[in-house]
Amino acid sequence: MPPPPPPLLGGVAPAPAATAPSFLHLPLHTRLRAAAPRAAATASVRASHSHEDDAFLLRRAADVADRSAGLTSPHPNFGCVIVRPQRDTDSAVEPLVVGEGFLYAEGTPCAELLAAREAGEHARGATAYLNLEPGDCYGDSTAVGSLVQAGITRVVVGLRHPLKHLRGKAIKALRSEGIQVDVVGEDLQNKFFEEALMSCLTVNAPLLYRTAFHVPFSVLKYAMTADGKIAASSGHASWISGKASRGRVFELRGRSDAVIVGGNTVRFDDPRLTARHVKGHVPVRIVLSQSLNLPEEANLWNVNDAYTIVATQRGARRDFQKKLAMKGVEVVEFDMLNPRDVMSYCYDRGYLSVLWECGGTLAASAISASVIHKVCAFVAPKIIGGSDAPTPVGELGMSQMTQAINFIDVSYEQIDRDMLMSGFIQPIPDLSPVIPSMDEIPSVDPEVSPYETNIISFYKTWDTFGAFSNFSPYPIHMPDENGEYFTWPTVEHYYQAHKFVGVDNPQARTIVQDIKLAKSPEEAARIGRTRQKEFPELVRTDWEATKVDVMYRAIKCKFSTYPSLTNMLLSTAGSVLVESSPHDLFWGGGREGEGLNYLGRLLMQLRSEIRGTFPSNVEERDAA
Ligand SMILES: NC(=O)C1=CN([C@@H]2O[C@H](COP(=O)(O)OP(=O)(O)OC[C@H]3O[C@@H](n4cnc5c(N)ncnc54)[C@H](OP(=O)(O)O)[C@@H]3O)[C@@H](O)[C@H]2O)C=CC1
Ligand SMILES: Nc1c(N[C@@H]2O[C@H](COP(=O)(O)O)[C@@H](O)[C@H]2O)[nH]c(=O)[nH]c1=O
Repeated sequence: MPPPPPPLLGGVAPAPAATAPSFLHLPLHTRLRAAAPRAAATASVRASHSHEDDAFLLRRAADVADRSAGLTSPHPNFGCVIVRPQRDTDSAVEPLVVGEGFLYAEGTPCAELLAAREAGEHARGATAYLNLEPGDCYGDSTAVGSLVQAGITRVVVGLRHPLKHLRGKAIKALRSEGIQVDVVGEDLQNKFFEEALMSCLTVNAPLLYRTAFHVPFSVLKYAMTADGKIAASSGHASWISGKASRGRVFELRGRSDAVIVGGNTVRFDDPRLTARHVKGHVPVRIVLSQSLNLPEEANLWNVNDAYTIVATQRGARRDFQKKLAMKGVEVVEFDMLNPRDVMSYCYDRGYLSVLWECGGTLAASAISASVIHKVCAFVAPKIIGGSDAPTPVGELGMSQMTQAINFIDVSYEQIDRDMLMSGFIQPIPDLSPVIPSMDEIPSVDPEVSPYETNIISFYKTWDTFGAFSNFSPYPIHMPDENGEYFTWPTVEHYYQAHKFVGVDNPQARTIVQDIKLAKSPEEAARIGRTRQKEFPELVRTDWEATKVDVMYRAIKCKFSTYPSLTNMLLSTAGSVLVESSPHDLFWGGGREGEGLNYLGRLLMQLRSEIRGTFPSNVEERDAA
């Protein structure tokens, strides 16, 4: 059971029930974990909202936002929940929802305005929870204005807006009005927010994928028997899954901008691909056919049901193309018909999300082209057998089980007699700060955004930008422990040795010597790290305070010594540089962006300094 929502204030009409259940977006672990600790938390006395309440209410905002999934395109799904603390009979302070709203569709009032209207006077001094930073633009500041006018004093934001030109804008505007804005991952960091953030990410997954990959969010959906067949050997497939599952498919269609099938599916199934039985959004139907050897009469050619596009190879059956056009079907020719180009085309048409309902042949092509992000597999408790019976995904060229694509955030749901297994095969591109944060920007590189999607990662020296690694073989001529110039084989040698430089202890001096003579940067790092652990008393006392400066000096020397490196660094202008070390969470960006990425920051800072967009002089820099 999901946790009960906080009560709505008496007299305030509850928001309409969700038209589509949000479980489709919530991975199993999210739902299960959220259920347990809630009761205990509400019993405790809190003067202000606890992290747990914040996280819970943010998830609620994401759920509210999900009510219009499929309808808001090309806009994201926005939800707003306004909450104020209320003292209950035991004098415990409980959060009370006083208003909720979501963007219903393009051109309708924004979530913040609706929630503020519902809350009325109760909004004064209250907190607003937003799954996504408002996207006020082109002189329209309704969202921010509604919160300000309503008297909201605190706003909790799940995600910054993924679009670059809007990112941070509303947050800044709210802050400039004196409103406290807490952004998850920046101002709010706590394990409770992991799930809330996931809800905020999933509800707007289409926009996030679209923004990051320049293709619409693509879900591959299929129904298969327990023995893994999507049709009998004859090609007959009606029906594998039960009625309830097929009803769910209508919902999935209703959340999508387009539904795609291959030519064979049209020939075998004569599908309709409509979101019938679900009121609301009707997706465009797209057929991919190279041969254009398609039936003269087909349900898909009835454009009264829904719009149909046939994507084909340039020059294919022009006579048939004309016949389709006469029926109102749009034919789009591609020089080379393939899933990626079709997805780029759909991107250009503004689609946010696409549902692939094709057979295994096209599904394999789409997976190979990396355009599928999520899979929804309906499994029916049936066996059809048949060695020639089609399976959901054709040839992917994999021969070892270790090559298998693992689902991320898998969820399982029983639908009548069937089971729906879903999971992502490409992680949701999380636009959490890739360091530096907004406030740090002026002191790192004013030319990059903290949420830049254009990221250049480097780690191993053989990577394209591997020369940025401190292990890369670029000797630097820098003073040693005696102040005499020494040729350090790598930046790593210099950096590790400086942990012990200046320490008045013979053992520390020996360590410095050992590092200077280390045969490789790996060895230098090993000596430096192990000695630091074994003999913390030998590490200079100011190390934590000076290590960033030490590193900066070393990389500055490295890049100014080698013009090819300077050029390489300058060629990355505008991109965020991330040392993608999964282990080093200070210098590296971590496995999932959890690291501080200080090496990346320093490189960006150096780049900015070389480009003249950043003061090289420390005093000048501090004054900036
Ligand atoms: N249970 C289920 O969920 C589903 C079952 N099915 C069943 O699957 C069977 C059909 O499967 P399948 O043959 O794999 O059909 P597909 O839907 O995968 O269609 C394959 C066709 O797609 C077209 N195509 C265009 N571009 C490409 C490309 N780059 N790569 C691959 N194909 C491309 C070609 O059409 P053309 O030949 O016209 O050029 C090709 O023959 C049927 O029996 C159907 O009933 C189908 C969908 C879902
Ligand atoms: N056979 C099969 C599915 N097949 C998919 O549904 C399409 C038919 O859609 P429509 O004509 O709108 O009902 C068909 O072409 C294929 O893409 N789907 C399922 O959920 N369960 C099933 O058992």
